[in-house]
Amino acid sequence: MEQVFIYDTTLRDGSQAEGINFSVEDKMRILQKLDEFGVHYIECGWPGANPKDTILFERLRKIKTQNAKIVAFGATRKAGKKAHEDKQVENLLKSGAKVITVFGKSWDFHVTHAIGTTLEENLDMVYETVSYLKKHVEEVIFDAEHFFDGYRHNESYAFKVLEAAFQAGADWIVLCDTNGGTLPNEVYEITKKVVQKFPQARVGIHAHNDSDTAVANSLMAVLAGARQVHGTINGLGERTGNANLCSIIPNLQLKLGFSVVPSQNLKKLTELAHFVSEISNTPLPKNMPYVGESAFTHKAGVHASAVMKRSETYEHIDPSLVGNRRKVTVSDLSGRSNILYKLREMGLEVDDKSPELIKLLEKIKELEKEGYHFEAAEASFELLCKRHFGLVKNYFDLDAYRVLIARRSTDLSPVSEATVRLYVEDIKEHTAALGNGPVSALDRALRKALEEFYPSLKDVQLIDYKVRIVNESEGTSAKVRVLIESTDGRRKWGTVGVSENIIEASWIALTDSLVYKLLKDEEEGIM
Ligand SMILES: CC(=O)SCCNC(=O)CCNC(=O)[C@H](O)C(C)(C)COP(=O)(O)OP(=O)(O)OC[C@H]1O[C@@H](n2cnc3c(N)ncnc32)[C@H](O)[C@@H]1OP(=O)(O)O
Ligand SMILES: CC(=O)C(=O)O
Repeated sequence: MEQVFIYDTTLRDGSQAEGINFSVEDKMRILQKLDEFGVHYIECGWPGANPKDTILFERLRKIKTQNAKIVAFGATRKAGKKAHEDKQVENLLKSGAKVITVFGKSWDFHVTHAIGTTLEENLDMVYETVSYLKKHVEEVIFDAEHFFDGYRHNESYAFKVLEAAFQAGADWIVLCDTNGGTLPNEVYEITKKVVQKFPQARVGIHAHNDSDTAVANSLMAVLAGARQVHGTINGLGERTGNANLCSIIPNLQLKLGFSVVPSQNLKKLTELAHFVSEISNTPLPKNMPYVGESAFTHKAGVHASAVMKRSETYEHIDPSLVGNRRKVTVSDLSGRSNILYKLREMGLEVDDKSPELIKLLEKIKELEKEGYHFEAAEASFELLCKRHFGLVKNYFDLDAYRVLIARRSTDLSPVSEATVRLYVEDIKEHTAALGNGPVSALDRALRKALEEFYPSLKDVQLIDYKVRIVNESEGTSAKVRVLIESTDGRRKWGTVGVSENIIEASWIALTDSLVYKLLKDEEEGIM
């Protein structure tokens, strides 16, 4: 299998995405993950351009990577200077990186209008910078900025720029679609011409996603002969982003038959995508191909039914190859198969013709019609199923709850107080608590009543609370759906309640949350 080299620029081009601000520590952590994953090059930043990147390269000098080559990125020398007199070029050498990438202009319009020099001088800038750097480091990569635009406007000049870099000893010539405006067919044709014109050169592709074709463009370039692919994890990058390596890597390896990373490492792709999403504080879209939460989720009944027979019916690959997992959700679009799948996940085997199963499906559809949304509340769904089959015991019986909200003219904010009366077996508990809102008061009063009997409830925290009106047209008498997310430090779970009264909807979601915790503790033998 032929090798394609992956050049990750999450730490450089990825950091050019609006809203991203990696600290030196963030960059070190991402770098370590990328290296473990097995990318071949990691472009870490532009030494000298800002203090953080300078410090980063100082730290990088002290570490040894397992797989990846550390790359410093910068520009060709300024017009009218010698390469060795240019501080920016010197900073690249001072960084200690053994691989240096320099970008140079290959679009004549950029030469005259962005850097304001002559076409000849730009060729010298490219040649001199590459040949100077080549004397000092192991590998020099030349990024031909705006190559595809340059080719369209002045083909012969764009080729002269590549020639200058190649003659100067560049190890790789990388064709950049800097403005992201080129389409896959053009990328293929142009890359093919470059490969034919420079049969001795090693060619790479660096695509941006402005036309939403960066992944396709990168694949087409590889099919045309490019063997180094630049991109970022999750497609982070300036404007609409760079080519997404999380799609490119599995496409090259699983579909086009190239060798990219060891197959056991490919199984860590989903983890890597989520890691970068957390560190960069950019939520990963659920529908992100290969690595998103919904990438292998089946909602429609027809899909779930077929997937349970043969997963290939609605899945383009086995999700485990990229470390993702199959998921089946339950909603009003479900059939028996969705429910059977979920019951199996809970360890319950039920005959697919069982009348109880049909009743459960009808109950779910009825509740969804009333405004329940079980996709977002797996714990309430599990309780519903297990209650249906009589598998959840009565941990407590509610006698009454009451919530008071009062605000006097002298109060800065309203005061909420809740009382709860309930029975645990035959023992009556009557508690009261204050809270900074009615739901928190209710939560505190409920726990006060239960913690004496079930001490593990002390570990439960509510981490998210969302309210949504379900039937907007009814105004204030509309139903509301409350979704609560809870954690006990070991796991997270979601519960849901629906009512015309927001306090009652909250109560349902709240009690489900605590009952779920008790059920799980019991199942695990902790109680
Ligand atoms: C396509 C890409 O994504 S390339 C990478 C872009 N990344 C970044 O710009 C992020 C890091 N950049 C920076 O921190 C700053 O822009 C610096 C430190 C590099 C330069 O800062 P300044 O000296 O203040 O210049 P400024 O940012 O205003 O302008 C960029 C300069 O680079 C020059 N330049 C642009 N491309 C090249 C090139 N290929 N070769 C040489 N010089 C270049 C421009 O002509 C301009 O210089 P000028 O003002 O003398 O015309
Ligand atoms: C070099 C680079 O980032 C680009 O041309 O897009």
